[in-house]
Amino acid sequence: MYLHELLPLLATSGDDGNYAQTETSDLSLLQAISRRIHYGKFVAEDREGLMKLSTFTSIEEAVRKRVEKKATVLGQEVCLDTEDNEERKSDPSVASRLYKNSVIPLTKELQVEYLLRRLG
Ligand SMILES: C=C(O[C@@H]1C=C(C(=O)O)C=C[C@H]1O)C(=O)O
Repeated sequence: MYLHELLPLLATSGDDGNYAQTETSDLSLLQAISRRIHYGKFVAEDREGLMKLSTFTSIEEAVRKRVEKKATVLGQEVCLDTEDNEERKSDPSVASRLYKNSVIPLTKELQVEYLLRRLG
């Protein structure tokens, strides 16, 4: 990136013999670029920031609704001799609450921990 992309933007090609000066400039530029790139680590260390980036409220809402609907359908009692299938094996809102209070928050927590370990 430095040699083929950045340098041609900053210098004209050729040999002016100033090798020591060139080397010093290269070094300080590369160090500045490296510092700038590593600032990303501080962003990644911010647990709260990562948690915000991992949160899509509208998708979470849709996931919870889908879970509730699935639990409603799959929780129906199936009876051959009666029309009445309103009776439930379990309360569908329990599954949805489980997702809201545990499954989704834990999914995000795990994701943040994973990113902190990968980037740290
Ligand atoms: C962590 C993620 O996203 C968050 C977690 C979701 C979930 O657990 O269903 C849904 C939406 C996001 O707020 C992900 O998609 O991996």
